[in-house]
Amino acid sequence: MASAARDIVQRPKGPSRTVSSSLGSSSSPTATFHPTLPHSRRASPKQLKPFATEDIKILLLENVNQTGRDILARQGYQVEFFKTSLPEDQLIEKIRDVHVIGIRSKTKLTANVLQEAKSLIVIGCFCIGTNQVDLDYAAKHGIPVFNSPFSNSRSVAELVVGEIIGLARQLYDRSNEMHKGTWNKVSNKCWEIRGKVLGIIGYGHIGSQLSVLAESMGMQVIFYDVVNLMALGTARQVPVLTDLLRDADFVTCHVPELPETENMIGPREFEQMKNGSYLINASRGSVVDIPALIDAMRTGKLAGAALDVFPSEPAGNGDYFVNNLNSWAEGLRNLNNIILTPHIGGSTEEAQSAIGIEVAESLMRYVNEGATLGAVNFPEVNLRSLTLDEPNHVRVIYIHRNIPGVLRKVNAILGDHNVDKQVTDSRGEVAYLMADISNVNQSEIKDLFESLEALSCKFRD
Ligand SMILES: NC(=O)C1=CN([C@@H]2O[C@H](COP(=O)(O)OP(=O)(O)OC[C@H]3O[C@@H](n4cnc5c(N)ncnc54)[C@H](O)[C@@H]3O)[C@@H](O)[C@H]2O)C=CC1
Ligand SMILES: O=C(O)CCC(=O)C(=O)O
Repeated sequence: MASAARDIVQRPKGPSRTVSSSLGSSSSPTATFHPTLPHSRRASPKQLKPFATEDIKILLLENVNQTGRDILARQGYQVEFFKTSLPEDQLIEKIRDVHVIGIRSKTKLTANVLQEAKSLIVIGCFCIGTNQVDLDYAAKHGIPVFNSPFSNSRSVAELVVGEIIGLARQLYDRSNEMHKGTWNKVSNKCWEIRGKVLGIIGYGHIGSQLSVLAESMGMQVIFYDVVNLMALGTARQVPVLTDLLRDADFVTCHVPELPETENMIGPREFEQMKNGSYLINASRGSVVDIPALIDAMRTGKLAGAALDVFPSEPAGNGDYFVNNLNSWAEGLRNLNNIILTPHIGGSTEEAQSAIGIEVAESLMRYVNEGATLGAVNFPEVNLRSLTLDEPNHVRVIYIHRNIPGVLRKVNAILGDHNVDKQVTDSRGEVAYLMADISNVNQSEIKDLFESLEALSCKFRD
């Protein structure tokens, strides 16, 4: 029975992006969908594969971790992997015929690129930030975007802890001198961090994790955030950024890239900071005005800085941190007590392995079952997995414009069948309906598909 249902939904032309293309049924059981439930307590979930698995083409860029590559390859998808990001022209060529793309922070999925992605059904950001994707464009074209919201937060927080101590002790200057053969034992302007004030801008996953670590080392923590948040330990939220800049010995930025956070730390903010304080930025390169930072370092206003992120970052590793990339790169490199790292905040084995699993599983669940839980730009919808005990069931996924009257039309089509479960949600202009229907045969599924395709409120042709 299950194989009959499977035959119904195999579509030889491969996946289309239209909503009802996600009509699907099972091909094989999987144990990965509900990893927290003991296997013996549930029936084997039926994997809903609307397409022949091997028809799904996945492009993974930027050295996505092996854990993620393995999960996707085990599904039987065609996975193409690149260690680096791709220049826009090559990206456009590649993205034209893939159904899934996995990226990290460097690949820009702009409207210009996405409009060429005629077969794309889902995007995975194997990182926290999703500012590199035009989320609105993707949503309005029926493409959910998944990320990993906190798997690398701890790694970033630990890097910042290391940088606080490194800056306070001028560690990297001393080490560089030793590498050149110079013994330069100094204590002038080298400090303990105990009792110093850490000012955290953005008290989200990373900022709050850092807060706990910093307090455990004897620092006093203040933070500024646009949202009122519970302070951890004895940390204290300050009402305005200027309070934080005035009081902090170390200022560290952990805000997302947004229009409001662009050049959030510029000449005026440096002026407001304590003399001899330190600035750390491991958020996004757009948050700090770097020429202004160079000035603040040269005048001695700042005693040190650590930058992990830059307005322009190269697609891959190599000798790229030069003025061609960012016009002030050389000026920055020549400063003392400045730690420059190539966007490695989240680059640990632990973080990358966890992100690989998390995002690959989100992609797999979307492709196989239509689940959008965790999507950053889409309504979040899920139904429990169909199981192998439920043959002749079909799952209908309908992504449509959030306009009045659509559900009436959709339900008029579904209403002739035995709808076991149905859920719908909307987010902005996008609405998402998922329904499981039982006792359907191949020709009924075909009719369902065609009737839904004929409605004018679907997103994509
Ligand atoms: N260097 C690296 O490798 C990494 C960098 N990141 C960057 O760090 C950023 C922060 O990450 P999370 O802590 O996970 O994000 P999050 O979303 O958990 O926290 C961000 C916090 O910033 C606050 N915020 C937003 N706009 C603000 C503003 N104008 N002023 C003050 N606060 C504001 C939010 O209310 C929120 O509490 C990410 O968006 C990403 O760009 C994230 C991971 C790794
Ligand atoms: O290393 C990466 O993949 C990017 C890390 C990052 O900036 C993020 O997770 O937002």
